[in-house]
Amino acid sequence: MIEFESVSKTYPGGTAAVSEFSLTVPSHRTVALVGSSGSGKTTLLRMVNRMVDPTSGRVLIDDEDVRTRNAVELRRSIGYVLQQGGLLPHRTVVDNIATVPVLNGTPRRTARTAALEMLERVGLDPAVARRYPGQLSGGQQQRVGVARALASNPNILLMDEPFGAVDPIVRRELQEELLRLQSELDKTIVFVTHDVDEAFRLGDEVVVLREGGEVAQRGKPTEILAKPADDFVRDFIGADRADHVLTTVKVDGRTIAVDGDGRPVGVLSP
Ligand SMILES: Nc1ncnc2c1ncn2[C@@H]1O[C@H](COP(=O)(O)OP(=O)(O)OP(=O)(O)O)[C@@H](O)[C@H]1O
Repeated sequence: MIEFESVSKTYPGGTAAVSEFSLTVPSHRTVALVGSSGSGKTTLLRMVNRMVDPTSGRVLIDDEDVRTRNAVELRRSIGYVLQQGGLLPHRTVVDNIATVPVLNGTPRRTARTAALEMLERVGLDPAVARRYPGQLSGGQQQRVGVARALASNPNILLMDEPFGAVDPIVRRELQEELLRLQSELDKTIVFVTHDVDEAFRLGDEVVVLREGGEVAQRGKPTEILAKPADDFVRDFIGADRADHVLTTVKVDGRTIAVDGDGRPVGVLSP
């Protein structure tokens, strides 16, 4: 369990990125932080692994203040996936994945064998193991980024816009893959995105942030869609957008969902 206890962060230049933010992320759940650029999402995420220390307030992992932990050890015990994969360009895929386990003391050979298994687990052909990150597609790089974050078997996975740099089709595939992995691995995930559809698809709970890291609304995706807290949330989630308002029509005995422009989006199961 991760707890943000009334955390604030003011950067040296004077920017108040986050103020008095509190949130509990239950174990084995995915919480998506969603908000526009500059709403403090990355700052909050980095407080968990101490890449950023709050100006005030505390972050606890399983009741322990992260500030009492050694920052390097803490970071190695938490999986972290970045938008650009954050892979080391001069190391092969297998060595990228094995890096943290080796730093944690796993023998290199064992770490490499485990890395190959992890590659398969994230849906990659082990044949890519010997390639360098620059020889992979964007989607493959992101899969390697996920494999690397999972390699030391962390309880917590922090994901910062991990699928932001790939095209919509690959993005959808990666989202499905993450849902599948999560159903097997049961991690505690904090997922940062500015894409509300992604947040709704992946988050057990979604936190909508406005500027200054202020919570506009939190809840299950269905709750937020059903009852946006205010105009900001309504605008942000696009609840008024034609393509989000669905109606149904009957065609040949089946119920078809159509969007506000009359385009079919799916069939309702009987
Ligand atoms: N190291 C820093 N020094 C000074 N200001 C910073 C620093 N990091 C972030 N900020 C500022 O804090 C605010 C929040 O930034 P943060 O990166 O947390 O937002 P974000 O919601 O993740 O944005 P994005 O979606 O663009 O990544 C912004 O105004 C940003 O300019």
